[in-house]
Amino acid sequence: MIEISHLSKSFGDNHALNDLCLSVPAGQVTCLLGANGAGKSTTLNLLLNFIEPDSGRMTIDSIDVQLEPEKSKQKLVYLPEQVNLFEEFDAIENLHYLASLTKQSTTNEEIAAALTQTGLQQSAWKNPLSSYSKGMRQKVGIAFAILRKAKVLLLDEPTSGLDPSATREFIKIIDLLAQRGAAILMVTHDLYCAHCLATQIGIMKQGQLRTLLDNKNLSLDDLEANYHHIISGDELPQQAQSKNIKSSEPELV
Ligand SMILES: Nc1ncnc2c1ncn2[C@@H]1O[C@H](COP(=O)(O)OP(=O)(O)OP(=O)(O)O)[C@@H](O)[C@H]1O
Repeated sequence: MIEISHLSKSFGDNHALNDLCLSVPAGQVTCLLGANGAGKSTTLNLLLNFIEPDSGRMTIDSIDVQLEPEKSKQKLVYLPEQVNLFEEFDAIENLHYLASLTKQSTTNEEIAAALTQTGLQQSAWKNPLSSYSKGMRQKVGIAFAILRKAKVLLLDEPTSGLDPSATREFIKIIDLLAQRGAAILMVTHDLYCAHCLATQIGIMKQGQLRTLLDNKNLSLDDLEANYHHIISGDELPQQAQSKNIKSSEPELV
């Protein structure tokens, strides 16, 4: 589980993140939407301890990110938009290498089992990563999350540039990982994917979480209407109004 409490970060005069409170429960996917510059990646960078907050607190599986950064990192796997691995290594070699970095001993059988779960076709396992598509690279990253039994997954725009079949496969795998108990925070511009996967969907603007929608019984049309209402000030149709808003000022549970 991820707990974010009153988190703020500025770059000079730019309030990139302003008093963010968000709880990402285990076994669920939480999505953050928002226009460019809304503060989504800043949120991930803070959770990864790549940058320091000005104020606020974050915990990952009850471990304080600032007080115990290494321990908190052990609980999570981060999948950036472009999964960069060793180009000349194949998938199995890359996974052995990644496991060794985390001082985890991993057998070929465990790697094969993880790759099978991601749906990466076996004929590709021994090909160099340089021949992989974005979707295939992502599967290697997800196999690593499976091997590590990661409690928390941070995903940065995972479906940008994926074709519809690859997106569908991605949704299936992430859904499976959530069912197994991972807390998943996904930053995305893909409303369709957010609607398919998320339990709760946050919409950010100018560093603030403007709404946190309960995705249960929320139609894709209502999600789009809420998104454009917040981002562009479009009028919100009657049926899309507030019925699924968990809280306009989300509080830590
Ligand atoms: N390292 C940095 N130095 C200075 N300003 C930064 C830095 N990182 C982010 N910002 C600024 O903080 C604000 C929030 O940026 P952030 O990258 O979090 O937005 P985002 O919602 O992830 O956008 P996008 O959808 O384009 O990825 C932006 O105004 C951005 O220019």
